[in-house]
Amino acid sequence: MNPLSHLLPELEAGLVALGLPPRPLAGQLLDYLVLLDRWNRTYNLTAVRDPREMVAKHLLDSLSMWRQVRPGTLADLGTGPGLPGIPLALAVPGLQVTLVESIAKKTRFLREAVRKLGLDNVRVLESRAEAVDEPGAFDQVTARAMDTLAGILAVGGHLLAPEGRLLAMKGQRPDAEIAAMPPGWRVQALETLAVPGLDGDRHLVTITRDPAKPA
Ligand SMILES: C[S@@+](CC[C@H](N)C(=O)[O-])C[C@H]1O[C@@H](n2cnc3c(N)ncnc32)[C@H](O)[C@@H]1O
Repeated sequence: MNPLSHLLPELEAGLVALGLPPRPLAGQLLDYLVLLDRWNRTYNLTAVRDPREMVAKHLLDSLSMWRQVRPGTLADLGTGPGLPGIPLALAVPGLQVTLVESIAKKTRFLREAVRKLGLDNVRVLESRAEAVDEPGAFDQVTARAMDTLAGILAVGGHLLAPEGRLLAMKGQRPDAEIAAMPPGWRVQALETLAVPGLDGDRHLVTITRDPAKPA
């Protein structure tokens, strides 16, 4: 029995509100949460300490972007404890996820989570994003709470396939960050996302290469 099973009703309701089928996804996400909670006590992987808070702030927040994620390859840069990469790998069929994280204690947790949860579609790279030597290998790149848009593009733009998309989650509407983006990139979409259980909107920016203004 999962020690966090009392959180199941709230998590299932949140998944339904996001348009995701709750089973078996909610159980898999709770298995991940148990591991994260356990490791967090020793390794300080996330500042959110309370598993109940993690349901909305980490799981549902990560999954609020799921409709924009397509089957194919995805690199999650600065993934920390696997966010949003692990929830997306569980929720989106046909997705191959590469978790990129430079801090060793975090990648130790990620390898353990991949092994314990049997995540065949997830691999872990202990590396700085800018040092990942796989140019153009990814259909999608995600980054949550990692850097400014310009910063993400500087360290991870090379990873995107020619038609690839960067999906960046932001708390505040990132108008100033968009204005500061380097040439060669354009905003394809800026969407407002509601996260069940969280006040305030989140923003998802989709960025592609700009063929009219190559870098
Ligand atoms: C604030 S945490 C966010 C973690 C996770 N994405 C989340 O939403 O909870 C930022 C993470 O990005 C990692 N990071 C920052 N710059 C990086 C880079 N250039 N390459 C790889 N990891 C990076 C840090 O080590 C840290 O774990």
